[in-house]
Amino acid sequence: MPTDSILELKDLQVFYGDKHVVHDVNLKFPPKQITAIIGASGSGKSTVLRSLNRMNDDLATVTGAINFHGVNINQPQVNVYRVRQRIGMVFQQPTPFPMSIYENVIYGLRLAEVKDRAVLDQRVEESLRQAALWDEVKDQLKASALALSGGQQQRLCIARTLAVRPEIILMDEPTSALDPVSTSQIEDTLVQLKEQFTIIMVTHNMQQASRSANWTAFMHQGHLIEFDQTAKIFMNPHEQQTADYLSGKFG
Ligand SMILES: Nc1ncnc2c1ncn2[C@@H]1O[C@H](COP(=O)(O)OP(=O)(O)OP(=O)(O)O)[C@@H](O)[C@H]1O
Repeated sequence: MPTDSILELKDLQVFYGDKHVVHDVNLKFPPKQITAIIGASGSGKSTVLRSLNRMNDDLATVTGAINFHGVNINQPQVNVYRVRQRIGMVFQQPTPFPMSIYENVIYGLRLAEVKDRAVLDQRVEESLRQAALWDEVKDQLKASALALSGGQQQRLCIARTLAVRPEIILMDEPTSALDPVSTSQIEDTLVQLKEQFTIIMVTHNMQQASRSANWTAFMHQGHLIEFDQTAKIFMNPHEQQTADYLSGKFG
């Protein structure tokens, strides 16, 4: 386990109705690192990820503590909107809104009623640069985001998430809908982003986990089987189930 953590799960359990899908997960996510969550389909990866910024509130019952800087955000009185500003999410399919590139990036700032044009302009440039998209779109900020390629749209969605200056970015298979070139651009972007942000990513792509992630969590049938530095998980896992999954024996 890492010594330092920005987010810590204590006895996390998730139920869809009476179906118990995540069992007793205890995990510490280290700050300014990339953590990958891997495991077979249906093992509960996305359910855990969505719980981290309370996106399961309407779908599931989530018990246990989700301590963000030591404060349990899995409590009814916590402001979910603020949680999602600080813990943002990028989805599997790029989800640009049918509006300009500029308006897409500042969408969250508009919701927060930021109106100062200089602040908005500055945040657009900063976020697009961080998402490694600025050079490609700086002369067409008023053009429709829907005209961008899939890989550019996904980087735009990353920029939109970054614009509200979150501390943690959750990513649910962020490259599974993309071609290899776009995938490698996003992976390069992630490595840059971890200088400033904590990234927690669900991925089915084992090369992606081993290339990009500092830490890897392996889940199986709703249980966290093993969590360790990525090199250790891939080269010398402690648990037989981890070794079997990585060698393709199941999943
Ligand atoms: N909205 C839902 N209602 C009921 N059951 C759900 C819901 N979402 C997921 N499940 C179930 O919860 C379990 C875990 O699903 P989850 O999507 O978290 O797994 P996953 O590891 O992310 O899978 P995948 O890799 O296929 O995306 C599965 O049995 C799934 O069928």
